[in-house]
Amino acid sequence: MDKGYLVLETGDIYEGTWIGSQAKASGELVFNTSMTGYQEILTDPSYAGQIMTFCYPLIGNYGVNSLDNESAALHPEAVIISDLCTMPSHYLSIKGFSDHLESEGIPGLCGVDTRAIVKKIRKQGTMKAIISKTPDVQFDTSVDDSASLVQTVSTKQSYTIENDGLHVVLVDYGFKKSMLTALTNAGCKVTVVPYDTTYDKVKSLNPDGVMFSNGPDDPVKLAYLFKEVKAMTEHYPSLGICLGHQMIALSYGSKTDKLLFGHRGANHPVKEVLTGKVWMTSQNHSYVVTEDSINEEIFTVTYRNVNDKSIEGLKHNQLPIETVQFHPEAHPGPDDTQHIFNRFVESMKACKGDRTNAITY
Ligand SMILES: NC(=O)CC[C@H](N)C(=O)O
Repeated sequence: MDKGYLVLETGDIYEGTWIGSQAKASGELVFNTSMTGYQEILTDPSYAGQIMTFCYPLIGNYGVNSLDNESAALHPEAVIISDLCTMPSHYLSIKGFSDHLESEGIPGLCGVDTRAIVKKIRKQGTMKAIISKTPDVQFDTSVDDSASLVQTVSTKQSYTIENDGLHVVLVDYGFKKSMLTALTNAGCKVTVVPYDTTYDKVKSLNPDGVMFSNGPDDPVKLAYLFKEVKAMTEHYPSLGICLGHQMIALSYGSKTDKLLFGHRGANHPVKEVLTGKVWMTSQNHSYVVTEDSINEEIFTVTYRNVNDKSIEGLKHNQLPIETVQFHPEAHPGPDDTQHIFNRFVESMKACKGDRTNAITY
């Protein structure tokens, strides 16, 4: 097998063995600490534009199955792993990891010193990187990346999943299938709409509530949508998850900042401020809502990350709006916070007919 190189913006070079598709790739180098769930991670649209370094040393051991995809495509630009398992063993496995990368057009490197890469990123932050068959590469500084990658992963057309229960509009910034499943399992009819859908359009759909999904990239690139997001949340019970949380906070005047290396993993503890309970959560984000930008007359902080104390959730003080930075839909990771979807459903039920009955968390 060919050799390949991961070249960092800092000039550091890591050697490995080439796997998957043959094309050179570039992206923002990040890492994920989950011990399992590589298939869900690769199909999470929030990873668009990134090169994923898996911290867990053995990848591919249970193969790839037909059930665990979080979307129809693989989203990272490339993957970096330590040991590749070439003899997967699982009764549901239909493909090996490397074949999967190849058939989906994603290149990767295995046999790489991933611990060294993670130590580097933890110190110097996430950064641009290239994987290539030669170590002599040039970073293209002329690329215009002002347009959000949300445009590339969001649906182009609205569509509806029929059900007997409450009607939820899901604003698709690149949603994970498990979010949709959480709603349909609760009996909801769901209309998935493109990321740039206006309040007027949502109103014409007459929903009981609006959910704002996860998605890639810097939320500030979507500043032209804040007015619409705010209008939707002012009129319907709303739940924002990850990018959705950031979009709602920004639309009410809060600010976001980029973490040095982000939170990506399946065991991030968050503390619920009201009860003092600690929940284990699945996380995948670079950006956080900043502490001093919260207007306490509008929002209350509901959850905080136990490790770095960053804001992990907000509730509006008057309206039925809840937002979480972590992933209650899990996949990969624990589903300990699934009750957040139930709370959203309860709040929609309470609002039906009379918004003054709205439950706020
Ligand atoms: N999973 C997400 O929705 C991520 C949100 C945003 N792209 C971030 O990195 O912070």
